[in-house]
Amino acid sequence: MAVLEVVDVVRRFGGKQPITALQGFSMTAEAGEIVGLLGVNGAGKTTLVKIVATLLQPTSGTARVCGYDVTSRGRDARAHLGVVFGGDRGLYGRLSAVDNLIFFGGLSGIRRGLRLRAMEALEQVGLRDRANTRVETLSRGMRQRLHLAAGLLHQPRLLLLDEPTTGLDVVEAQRMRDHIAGLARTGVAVLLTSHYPVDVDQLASRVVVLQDGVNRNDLPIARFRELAGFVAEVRITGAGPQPQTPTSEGFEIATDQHGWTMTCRLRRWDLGTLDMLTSITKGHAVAELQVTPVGLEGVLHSLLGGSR
Ligand SMILES: Nc1ncnc2c1ncn2[C@@H]1O[C@H](COP(=O)(O)OP(=O)(O)OP(=O)(O)O)[C@@H](O)[C@H]1O
Repeated sequence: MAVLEVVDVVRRFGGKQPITALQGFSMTAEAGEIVGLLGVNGAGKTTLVKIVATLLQPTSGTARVCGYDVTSRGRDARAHLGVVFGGDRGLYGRLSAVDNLIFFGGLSGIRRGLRLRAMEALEQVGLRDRANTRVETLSRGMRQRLHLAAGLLHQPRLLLLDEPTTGLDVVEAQRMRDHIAGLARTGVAVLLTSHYPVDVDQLASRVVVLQDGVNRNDLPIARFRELAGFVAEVRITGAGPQPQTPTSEGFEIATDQHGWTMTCRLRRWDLGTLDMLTSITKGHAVAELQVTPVGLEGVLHSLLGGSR
C-alpha cells in the first residue's frame, strides 16, 4: 500500500472569480521515497499539500495517508503524517528546544514518553546537544531543524516538507538536506515542495510537475532530466583560426575581438563525445572548455517556460 495516494482530486475556490486550483490531480508516494513537487507560482502545490495535511477538504476525489482518507479519517491520517513548513516562526523563543517539542507533542496528543521522544527527535536533526538551549539563541538553521524535529515527534510515515531550506545559508541548507535524506532512508515517505531546484535535484528520487491543476509529469529523476532533450551544454573558447564545426551535432560558433566561442547542447556524454570534441579542437588554441550537465532548472525551463 502506498503511504500517500491521491486520486482525481479536484479543489475549487469560490468568490467573485471562482478558480479550480486542482482539476483531477493524482499521485502516489511509497515508503522511503522522496517525491519532489514542482510547479510555477499558483500551480496548486500549496492547495495539494493542505489537502493532504487535512487542513483543506477536496471538492471531490480522495487523498489517503497510509490508507486513511484525509476527509473521513482525518485523525488517523494525521497520526501518520508530519508537516514542516519553511521559515522559523511559530516556536517559543523563551522556551528551550526540548520544551518547545514537549509543548507541540502535547498539542498533538502524545502522552507517554514525550520527553524521550523529544530527545530522540532532537537527535535525528542533530540538535541533541542544544536540548536545553533557549530557542531565541539558536541560529535560523537550527530553528528550522527544530521545526523538522517537531514534525517527527509522532514518528510519521509521511512527511510534508514545504520549502525546507528557505533562508538557510549553504552549509545549513546542506545539513537540512542530509537530515531529510537520512529520514527517507529510515522508510519515511517525503513530499517535498521547493522553489530551489538544488533541493529537489539532490533529494528527490521522483519528480511530479503540477501544471494547470493536473499531474503533468511524474517520472524518476533521471528520466525527468531527459525531458530537456540534452544532457549537457559544452562551451569551448579559443583564439586564432576557428575550428571546423560538425553540422550533425548542432554546434554554433561566434567570434569577437578576443577569439571564438563554440557552443553545443549534447544529446549524450560518453567517450565518443570526448573523441569528437578532441578531434574538432585538434591543432587549435583552446583557452577553455566547459561542460555543464543539465540541471532541473534547465528541464523546468524547457517544460514550463512559456506556460503560465
Ligand atoms: N483560499 C483561497 N481562495 C481562493 N483562491 C485560492 C485560495 N487558495 C489558493 N487559491 C488559488 O488557487 C490557485 C493555486 O494556489 P496555490 O497556493 O495552491 O499555488 P502554489 O503552486 O502553491 O503557488 P506558490 O508556488 O506561489 O506557493 C491560485 O490561483 C490561488 O490564487
